[in-house]
Amino acid sequence: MALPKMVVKSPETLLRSIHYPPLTGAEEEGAVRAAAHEDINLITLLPAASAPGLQVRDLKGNWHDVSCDLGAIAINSGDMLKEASGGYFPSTTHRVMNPRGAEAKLPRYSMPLFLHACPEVRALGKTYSQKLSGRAPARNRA
Ligand SMILES: O=C(O)CCC(=O)C(=O)O
Ligand SMILES: [Fe+2]
Repeated sequence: MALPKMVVKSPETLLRSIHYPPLTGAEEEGAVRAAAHEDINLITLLPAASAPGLQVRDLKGNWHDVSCDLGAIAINSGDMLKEASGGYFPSTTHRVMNPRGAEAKLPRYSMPLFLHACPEVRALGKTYSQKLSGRAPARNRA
């Protein structure tokens, strides 16, 4: 099934608006706003956040800042796309770093759109619904 058809009217697709409050100054050394992870869905669209901080890791393990220029959209591949493509598209490891200097006093807002496949989409012999069952409750899923 073509990717655009996989996501039409998917009940799992989620637009999340995230507010990262300004730092208090009491954060532990090395603390981050979001630890390195991969999203479980097909692809995630990340319109430019209000402030920098998002980083993606390349296949050699190097981290790269993601632009937050107005109008930019980053697209992360997720675990389900990795499975559906037999690993051709690895899921993007990403994290959100704590800001430094003057930016530490600013909140950060981001609004990722987590595109999920429709329940009937099959990958590796299982439907998307079967793959999701046993995972975190829907409200915690990304
Ligand atoms: O806030 C961001 O820029 C990314 C958030 C994220 O990776 C997530 O919610 O899964
Ligand atoms: Fe994420």
